[in-house]
Amino acid sequence: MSRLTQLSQQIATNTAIVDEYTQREGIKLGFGVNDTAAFPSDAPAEVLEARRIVREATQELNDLVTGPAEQLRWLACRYHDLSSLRWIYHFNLYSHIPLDKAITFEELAQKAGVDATQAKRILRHAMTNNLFHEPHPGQIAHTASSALLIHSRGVRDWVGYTTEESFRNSSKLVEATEKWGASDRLDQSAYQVAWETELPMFEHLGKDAVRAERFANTMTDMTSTDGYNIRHLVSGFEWSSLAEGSTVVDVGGSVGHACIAIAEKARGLQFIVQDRPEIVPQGEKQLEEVADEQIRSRIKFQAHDFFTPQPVEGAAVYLMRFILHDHPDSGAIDILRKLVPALKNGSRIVIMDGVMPEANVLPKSEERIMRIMDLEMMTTFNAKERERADWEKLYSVADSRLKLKNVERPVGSAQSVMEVVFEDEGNAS
Ligand SMILES: C[S@@+](CC[C@H](N)C(=O)[O-])C[C@H]1O[C@@H](n2cnc3c(N)ncnc32)[C@H](O)[C@@H]1O
Repeated sequence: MSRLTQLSQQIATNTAIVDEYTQREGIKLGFGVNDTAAFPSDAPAEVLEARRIVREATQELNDLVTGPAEQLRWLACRYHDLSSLRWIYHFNLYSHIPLDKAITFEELAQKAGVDATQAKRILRHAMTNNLFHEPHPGQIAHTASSALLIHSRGVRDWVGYTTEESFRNSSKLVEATEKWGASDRLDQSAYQVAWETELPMFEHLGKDAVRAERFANTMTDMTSTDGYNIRHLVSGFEWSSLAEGSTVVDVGGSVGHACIAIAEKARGLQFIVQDRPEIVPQGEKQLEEVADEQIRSRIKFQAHDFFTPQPVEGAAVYLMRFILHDHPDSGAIDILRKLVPALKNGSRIVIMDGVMPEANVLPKSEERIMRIMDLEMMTTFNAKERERADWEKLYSVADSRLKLKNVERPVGSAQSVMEVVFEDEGNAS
């Protein structure tokens, strides 16, 4: 049987499983303006697996029938997908198109203050990605994806951050390598070239409240994606095994989205979310919007620079999600060492970050997300997604009393939960 036939059969079999499930559950998968619901992340495992196979097999089939030269040529033109999306975001085109009816390109251009012909060309390109559609010639309307730019602050900020910032950084990777080689300094990455600054990314970002807020919202939105869903953190560690009243310190916890999710399940724990001073008020404001008082009352925010000594001593768990991967080894070791004096024998650090596999171990769609994150770390921080041996070395070099006890990658997660225990027998209480 040819590979094409194999793939087409896989697609037919697995699409039937997805279709049966979505029909049974009354879930509509479509491009219509109201079809914005995400595929349920809590669908049965066999349905999620079938969906993964369909996504991977359709991609492979498409590449195969396209052929290598044609595939490569058009791969090399994908920057236009990002630049047109950026234009749409930057000039707020989406916000001037009503959700319930189509308007002409001229009306849209007038409202947005842009040129009608240019807007039409950009939007007609975007339509080839199922973003907006033209129900009647010369009229523009929303599809599900473009409607999300209105409905979802998180998706909008994600698109804003990636197209206005990450895209810009990644386009300077070659220049950064030419300038500094394979530097591992936080202030010698593509980010510094792109923004013409000597400051590391977070220091530079912190000077602009709008950009800092957009980044924090992107991080929150990421917790809704398949690979980085916050449920993987909630299920990846036995939070309920901690004693009633125990404190969890979320170091670099942004606006508190991880603690809110854990607090929903583990209702006896207290939380301190630490972050840079400009993030703390944003987190406090967002916490006020959490309806459940039992959750709100257990979460506090604290401004803390994790390059300075940890002020909360003896907490049951210090959580670091998406922190150490932002830092080259020297910085990651420094962050851990600033934490160690606050630890007591048996204290735990729960680190949630990618643990890079060898190539071809994971399903391609899962590996791809991890490789994207690895390059994101390279361009923004000269940091990386570490392999297991890198993590073990990092902990032992930071402090020989830090022992990696458990590494768990929840099914479908692009990150692993690493449990590091501080073993200081000499000072056991
Ligand atoms: C990649 S985000 C991860 C946020 C959150 N832990 C999560 O899982 O989504 C990194 C966080 O570290 C914070 N951060 C950066 N430098 C910091 C520093 N020196 N001290 C404390 N927090 C810092 C950023 O503001 C940001 O919220």
